[in-house]
Amino acid sequence: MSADPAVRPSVEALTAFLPAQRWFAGKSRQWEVTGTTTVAALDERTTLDLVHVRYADGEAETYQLPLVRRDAPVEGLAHVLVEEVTGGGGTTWLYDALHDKEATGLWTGGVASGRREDGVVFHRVDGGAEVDEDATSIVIGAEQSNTSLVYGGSTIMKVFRKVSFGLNPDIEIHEALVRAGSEHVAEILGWVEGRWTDPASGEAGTGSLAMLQCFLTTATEGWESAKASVRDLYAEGDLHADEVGGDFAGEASRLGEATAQVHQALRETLGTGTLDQDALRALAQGMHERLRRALPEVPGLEEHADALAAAFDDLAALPGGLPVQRVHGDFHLGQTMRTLKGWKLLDFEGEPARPLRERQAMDSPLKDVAGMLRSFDYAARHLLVDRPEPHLEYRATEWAERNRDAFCAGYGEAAGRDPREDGAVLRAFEVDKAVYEAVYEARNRPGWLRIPLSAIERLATQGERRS
Ligand SMILES: Nc1ncnc2c1ncn2[C@@H]1O[C@H](COP(=O)(O)OP(=O)(O)O)[C@@H](O)[C@H]1O
Ligand SMILES: O=P(O)(O)O[C@H]1O[C@H](CO)[C@@H](O[C@H]2O[C@H](CO)[C@@H](O)[C@H](O)[C@H]2O)[C@H](O)[C@H]1O
Repeated sequence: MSADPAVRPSVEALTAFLPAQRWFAGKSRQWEVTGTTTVAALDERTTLDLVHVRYADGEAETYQLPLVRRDAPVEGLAHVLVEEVTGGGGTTWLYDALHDKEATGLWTGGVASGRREDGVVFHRVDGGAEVDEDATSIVIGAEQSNTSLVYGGSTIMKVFRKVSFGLNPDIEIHEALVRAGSEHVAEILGWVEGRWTDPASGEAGTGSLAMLQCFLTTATEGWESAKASVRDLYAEGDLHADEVGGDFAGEASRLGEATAQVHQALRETLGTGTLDQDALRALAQGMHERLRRALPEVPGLEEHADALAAAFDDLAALPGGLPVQRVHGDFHLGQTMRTLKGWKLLDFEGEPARPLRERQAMDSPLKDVAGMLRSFDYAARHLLVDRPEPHLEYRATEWAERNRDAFCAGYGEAAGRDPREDGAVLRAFEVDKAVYEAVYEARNRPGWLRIPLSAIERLATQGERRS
């Protein structure tokens, strides 16, 4: 028999399915599924669905889970089986549709034809490259906040998992940078927008569901290249970071330069602003608030809380006039790719845990610089997570400092001002990021928690020494 589009997953099945997904951010919290919404049917067996979740503290979130209905089990999809539903004279196997190669052409086909109907619009960027509708997809990036599919090596589609009303900044910023002719992002081909009603607020609106881009060939992720460099250093017991073949400092400097150029293009296309004294205090207050909320979630933060808070007070006390603009918002080595044509920046969505309103706001470009500085620290130390070795900890610090310096120098050359000249601002953003990371790791990768925690200890001690 053919699959029945009316077959929907039960709350029990979704409650079991969500925590097994990397993209579900609620794993470490108390939560319940409050309902589902079908945004649109893409064909007789494939639907765009949303799952609504409420946390014990009252916060609500919506996750996208497109579903495909099959009338027999599909080989290779057991890991994304949402439910096997029996009733009405047959059994339907409900899968996460993004993993079903027979279903995913509906998204590329939709963008290619500019499909529009009740509940969903597939936007195509004018004058953009062709979308290959016949290419089959594979899902990449198991360790990500969203789900990305590569179609035949030419197109990549990112399906946003946590969705909210409004245009996702990843789409907005890519579109603006491509229009401005920036060399440092992949071309955007189109996006998918849905309309739904939020059961928690009763509000109806539209929100971004997916984005299609050209796939960057000949590209290596910045995180992978940095890790290779660190492995090289660890393997050479007697050599320093500047003496090993895999030295990364040249690349770190070029990445700094590319970042400054992207910031410049964002200023030119999406404007600038200035935070006055009150706004600066509000910025610092947000950092205090995030620290306060992190304390009960991350044991080990409390003992440094005062020293960390002092970094936010220093920011609040600066004479007013902090320049702001649209920024990346969650910048780290995993958001960069080195291609034959230089560095490309990816994923302008901002920190997935922050509300969309905050992620759309202007911020200091030093927030991105601080994010990348934290990432050099992660790259240097992640190999030591399972086997702390004091002599390698020393090498890790050396590698991180060398590449942090090179990044800042490259950025400074292109921007005309070295970020290290704005030490108090940079430090406040670095502390704020490390606190964010501590919460992120506690929720998603508890084994990695010691990376941000050891940075927090260092940042707190440096602060105490200065006062
Ligand atoms: N245009 C692209 N070309 C090639 N690979 C890409 C492209 N965009 C993203 N990727 C790859 O997909 C991964 C996930 O993309 P990203 O936008 O960072 O998603 P997420 O929000 O889930 O972290 C990246 O780390 C990168 O390896
Ligand atoms: O890439 P995402 O938008 O999913 O960002 C989230 O996940 C990142 C991890 O994949 C996380 O980044 C942290 O870990 C990285 C190494 O895996 C490291 O390079 C980053 O510096 C560190 O912040 C990111 O914070 C989170 O928002």
